[in-house]
Amino acid sequence: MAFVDQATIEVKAGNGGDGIISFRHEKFVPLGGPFGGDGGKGGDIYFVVDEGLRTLMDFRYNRHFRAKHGEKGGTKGMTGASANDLYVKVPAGTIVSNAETNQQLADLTENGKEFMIAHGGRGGRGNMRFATPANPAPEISENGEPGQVLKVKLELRVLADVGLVGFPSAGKSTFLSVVTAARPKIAAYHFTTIDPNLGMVQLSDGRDFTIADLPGLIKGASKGIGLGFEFLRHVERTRVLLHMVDMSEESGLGITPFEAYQQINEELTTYDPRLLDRPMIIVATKMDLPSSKANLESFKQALADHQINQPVEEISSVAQTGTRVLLLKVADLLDKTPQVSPDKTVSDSDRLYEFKDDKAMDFQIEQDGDDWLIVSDRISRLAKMTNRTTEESLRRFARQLRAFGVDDKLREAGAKDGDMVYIEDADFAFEFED
Ligand SMILES: Nc1nc2c(ncn2[C@@H]2O[C@H](COP(=O)(O)OP(=O)(O)OP(=O)(O)O)[C@@H](O)[C@H]2O)c(=O)[nH]1
Repeated sequence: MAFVDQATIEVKAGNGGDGIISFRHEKFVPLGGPFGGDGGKGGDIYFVVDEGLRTLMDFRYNRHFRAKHGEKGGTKGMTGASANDLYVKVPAGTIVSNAETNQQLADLTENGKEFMIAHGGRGGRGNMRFATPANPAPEISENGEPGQVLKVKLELRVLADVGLVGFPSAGKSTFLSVVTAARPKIAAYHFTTIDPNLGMVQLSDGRDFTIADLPGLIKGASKGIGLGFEFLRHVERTRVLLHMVDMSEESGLGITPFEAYQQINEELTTYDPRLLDRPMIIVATKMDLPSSKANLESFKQALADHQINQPVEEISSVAQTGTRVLLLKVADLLDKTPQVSPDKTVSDSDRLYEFKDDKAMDFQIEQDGDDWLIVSDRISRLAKMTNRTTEESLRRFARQLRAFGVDDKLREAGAKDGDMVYIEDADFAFEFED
């Protein structure tokens, strides 16, 4: 049984700053040397694991993350300032994948772990860097490299902090719906769940925790019969157990509340004796019903007779009494109970995958009458990095295209002088000249 929380977000790393064209202005020197500095680097975007987070709920409102751009270069050869990197907090256990290809990129489990999800662009070079003996005063500079843009899917197997155990009809799901619906902000939040019985409780003091109704506990569960086994695996990972015991006579179980309590404990022990060491609060349910008071007295007596001194809380989900006190006690208990580490069988260590940056030079050419379209990530990036305000920079770009074989390929495909050539995704066009 896994509760899966999901969010799809967009990350945009910062663009590099533009390099600039500038020349030395010295008295009595008619044409000084090139003096334009490089642009600064754009900010990278990182995910960082923060164990204080428990869900992906924050990503409901906040779906766009963008790092700042690098600053453009200055005169006197000054490099522009690089932008700060952006850190996006994610809960432990977050699995990151590319939302378009579904390729898994990272599985982040360890607190404090950082993972770069989008690279900021490098700064464009200023004209100082293009000076050569043959061309000592170039009017060439580069724009900053665009930062990576990526749609990212985040997935989290939400572990319940608190598990509800008890006989069928003990009042588990009613309790869960009452305490998690009490705050509309929370009720509106739906986990994408395989099993929907997970709720988030948020107290007015800011503390929050997840509660799972763990249904399906049946006799023989510990031997792997039916749903029970899955259920118990989940129980293993909850930090606090609430043992719900129906105190009314309407339960129709034909056994006393104490016997019901013992049976559930036996099931838990058979599965794993350590489960009984888990902090547990006994919750006497349905206390609004007439016979409940007397039954509770006998129940408490039976506990005393067996030297069991677990705390007992009385609630009625229907009358909504005792529930708030119970939640506060649960929160206190959670504060004192260490986090159960994420399921080690799922991932022993963080698996990090290289983000594949498509630097391949290959390109496609598409024809539409006298118009041609060049489709290539690499070429559109180069076009974006070309300073279009000077002839010389444009000529440099033309040389780069030729070096890639773009001219040859266009000619082979039948392009004629005067045809228009467009570069996809770069807002750039030029006339073909053979
Ligand atoms: N009077 C009264 N009835 C309650 C209360 N809580 C639950 N019930 C009733 O008890 C019955 C069983 O409650 P559920 O919440 O479905 O019990 P459950 O433990 O989730 O049961 P399973 O889903 O079978 O595991 C329902 O008819 C509820 O309306 C309560 O506080 N007072």
